[in-house]
Amino acid sequence: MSEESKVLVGVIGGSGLYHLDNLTLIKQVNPETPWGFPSSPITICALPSGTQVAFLARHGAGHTIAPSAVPARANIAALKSLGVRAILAFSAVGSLREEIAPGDFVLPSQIIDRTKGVRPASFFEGTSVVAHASFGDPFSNRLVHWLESRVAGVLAAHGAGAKLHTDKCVVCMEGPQFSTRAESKMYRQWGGDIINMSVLPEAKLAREAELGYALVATATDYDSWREAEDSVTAADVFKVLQNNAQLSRTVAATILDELHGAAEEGGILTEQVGSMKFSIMPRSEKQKDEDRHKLSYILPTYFTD
Ligand SMILES: CSC[C@H]1O[C@H](OP(=O)(O)O)[C@H](O)[C@@H]1O
Ligand SMILES: Nc1ncnc2[nH]cnc12
Repeated sequence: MSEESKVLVGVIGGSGLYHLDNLTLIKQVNPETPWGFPSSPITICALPSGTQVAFLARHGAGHTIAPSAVPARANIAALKSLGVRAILAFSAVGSLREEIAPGDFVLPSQIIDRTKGVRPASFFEGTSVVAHASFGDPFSNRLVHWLESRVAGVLAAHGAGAKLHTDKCVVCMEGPQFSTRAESKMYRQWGGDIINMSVLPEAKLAREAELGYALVATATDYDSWREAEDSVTAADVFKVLQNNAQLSRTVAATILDELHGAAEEGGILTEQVGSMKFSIMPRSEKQKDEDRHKLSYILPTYFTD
C-alpha cells in the first residue's frame, strides 16, 4: 500500500449507523483474525479527497448481533491488521442527566463497567501470556480533546440545537434488557452521565492493541430514572436514532480528512503506541510459542521473534 492510500482511521458504527456518506467504495475485506471474523465485512472507502477510511458496523450490516455477542476482539484485531491507528466509535446512549437531551452528542472521558463477565475482554485471555493494560484514562485524551472543537463546530452548523457534552462518564451495562429504575438512579449516584451496552470491551481491546480510541456518543433517551416519565423502550430509541445517525455521518464526513491528516501532529493517532510495553509480563520459557504468534497479530512489536 502506498503512503497516500494508508488506512489510518477506523470508524465503528453503532445502532442506526450502518454506513457513512459521501464515500467511494474501494473494497470490502473480511479478515479472519485469530479471534474469528469481525461483525461484518469492513468497508474500505475513500473520502472525496482520496483519503481512505475503514468502516465496520458493530452489530453487523443488518443489526443481527446483540451487544453481548459482538465479536469485539475480532473487530479490533481486524482493524489493526489493516493498518488502522485510531478508532472513532459511534454509539447510541441513554442519558442519565437532565441537561443531556436526546439528540445531544457526548464525548465521554470515563467508563463504569457494568458488564457481567460474559464478553471476552482481553486478547491475552486463554493464552500463556499475562498482561495488565493501563486503563485509568480509558479513552485517548488527545484524540478526544482534538475532537471537541470539531464536533462542536459541526453541531453548530448542522445540529439544529444539538449540544456537545464533554468530560462525562459512560456506564456500560450488559443488556440486552434496559436498566431497572433502581439501577438507573444508582448509576446517577455513582457519577454516570450516559449509558450504553457497547463501549466495553471495545475500549479495553483497543488499548491492548495500542490503538487510539474515542467514543462519539449520541443520546437517544432518558433511560429510566425520571420518576414522572415512562421508562425507556426500544421504540423511544428508534424515534431519534435516524436523526442522530445522520448527524453522526455529517460529523464523520466533516472531520475524517483532517483527522487522517493529523496523523503526524502531536501523536493524535498514535498516543497509545508503546503503552503496552510495560504491561506485558516479561518473556518466560513457559509462554507458548503459539500464543506469542497469536498475539503478534495485534502487537507485532512485542511478539515477533
Ligand atoms: C438500540 S438500543 C440499545 C443498543 O444501542 C446501543 O448500541 P451502540 O452502542 O452499538 O450504538 C447500545 O449500546 C445498545 O447496544
Ligand atoms: N437507555 C439505554 N440504556 C443502554 N443502552 C442504550 N442505548 C441507547 N439508550 C440506552
